[in-house]
Amino acid sequence: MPQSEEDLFPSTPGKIKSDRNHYNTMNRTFHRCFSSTSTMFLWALFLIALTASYLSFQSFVASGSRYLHHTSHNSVGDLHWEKQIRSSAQIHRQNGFSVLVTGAAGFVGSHVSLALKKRGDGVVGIDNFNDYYDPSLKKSRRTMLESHNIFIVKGDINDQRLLAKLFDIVPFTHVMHLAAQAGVRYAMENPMSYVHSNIAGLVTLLEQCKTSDPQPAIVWASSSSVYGLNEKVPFSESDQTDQPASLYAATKKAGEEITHTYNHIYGLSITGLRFFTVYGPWGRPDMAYFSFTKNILQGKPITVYRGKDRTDLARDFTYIDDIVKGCVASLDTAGKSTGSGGKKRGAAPYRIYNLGNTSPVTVPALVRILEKNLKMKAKKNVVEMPGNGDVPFTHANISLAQMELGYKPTTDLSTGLRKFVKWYLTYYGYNQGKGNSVNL
Ligand SMILES: O=C(O)[C@H]1O[C@H](OP(=O)(O)OP(=O)(O)OC[C@H]2O[C@@H](n3ccc(=O)[nH]c3=O)[C@H](O)[C@@H]2O)[C@H](O)[C@@H](O)[C@@H]1O
Repeated sequence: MPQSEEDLFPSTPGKIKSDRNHYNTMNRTFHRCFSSTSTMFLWALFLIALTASYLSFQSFVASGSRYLHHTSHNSVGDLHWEKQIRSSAQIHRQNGFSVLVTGAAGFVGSHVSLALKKRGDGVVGIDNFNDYYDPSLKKSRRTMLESHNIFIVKGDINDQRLLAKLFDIVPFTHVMHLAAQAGVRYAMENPMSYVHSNIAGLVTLLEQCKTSDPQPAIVWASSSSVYGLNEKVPFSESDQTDQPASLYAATKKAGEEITHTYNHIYGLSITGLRFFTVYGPWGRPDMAYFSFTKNILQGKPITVYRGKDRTDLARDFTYIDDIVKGCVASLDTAGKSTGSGGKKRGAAPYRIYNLGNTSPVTVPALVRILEKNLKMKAKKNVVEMPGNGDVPFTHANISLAQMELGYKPTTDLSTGLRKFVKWYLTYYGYNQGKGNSVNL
């Protein structure tokens, strides 16, 4: 047992002091040493504390600036920003929903947001306003939505902290997930943008939804392109969908599988909607009917693809108002998610529906309708369909959606294109001049 200080503090590890003098010398040395060590220790502590407070200050500034970055439109994260979100999310009908609409400045997103708002649901949008096509069209859609008190947060669905913040502010009952990298042929030019939005973005969103309490029910946009090289017509939900013809289609198919796992593991209520070539006012400029209209008006040639053996390509073009009805009906019939905080409590619905028109029209017929409406002749370049991800035709069987959602498309292509052309001319003018005075 150690008896004295001497025994307790050997000056050198492993060495035992033998005489008193030596002990005194050692003791002084020790005290000098100890006092300088303790000073150093205190200094070290001080420096650590200083570094820690500097780092935490930095991260505070970083996190603050993340949500307080100033855009021309709003200061993300500040009190005014939160107020706009809360006001936009306010429900004005009995048993109404609070819906987060992703891709709200997009074509389908803006229409669905408006329909929900008009019937009294709370709607908050999120959109990254990327430049896949002219962002000024997205901004005009935003302006139109703002006039109906719908607020769109500028941000990416890959921003996990932003999503968490939104769910903190609003306990969303539903998510209408329409943000995506669209377009079949562009996937060859920019494949990673599809992975970013349609895979990574989807997973980020699902991760947020799974941990939310309450968990929202999710309705999201899949695509008719998942049928790929399927030849059985019309396309039914039970048909094989394991032969996608484009990366775009593959990411949408992957989305169906990914959402299935979140349904299975976490009890998220999922409804996937396979949209068939949606068109209409406020549409997407990258789509054929839109770019054809622009070129015809400008006297520029259009390229019409043709399939093997000179067969015309055909699409089951579906008018936007019909799609909106299908989206809203999907939200209305979506069962609840069963989990919370990342824990499943029971089985939740997993549904997939075709939302098409059930009457395919060939691309040359589409051009003829446009010519009639524009009272101008198109300069056509007919070329063989390049191997760029296109499929020769699409044709939806909608009986499942009819039975379970009450979905019933009512607009044929002639009527729908007439409405589109009317909007186009009001918005852009005959000479492509920009007009912003259009209301939906
Ligand atoms: O239904 C769907 O799932 C998909 O519908 C459209 O894809 P797509 O049907 O290819 O629509 P368009 O790009 O408007 O093409 C329509 C038809 O016009 C043809 N086309 C397109 C462009 C062109 O310059 N010439 C031409 O003949 C295409 O080959 C196709 O047959 C959308 O762009 C996709 O985002 C969506 O997921």
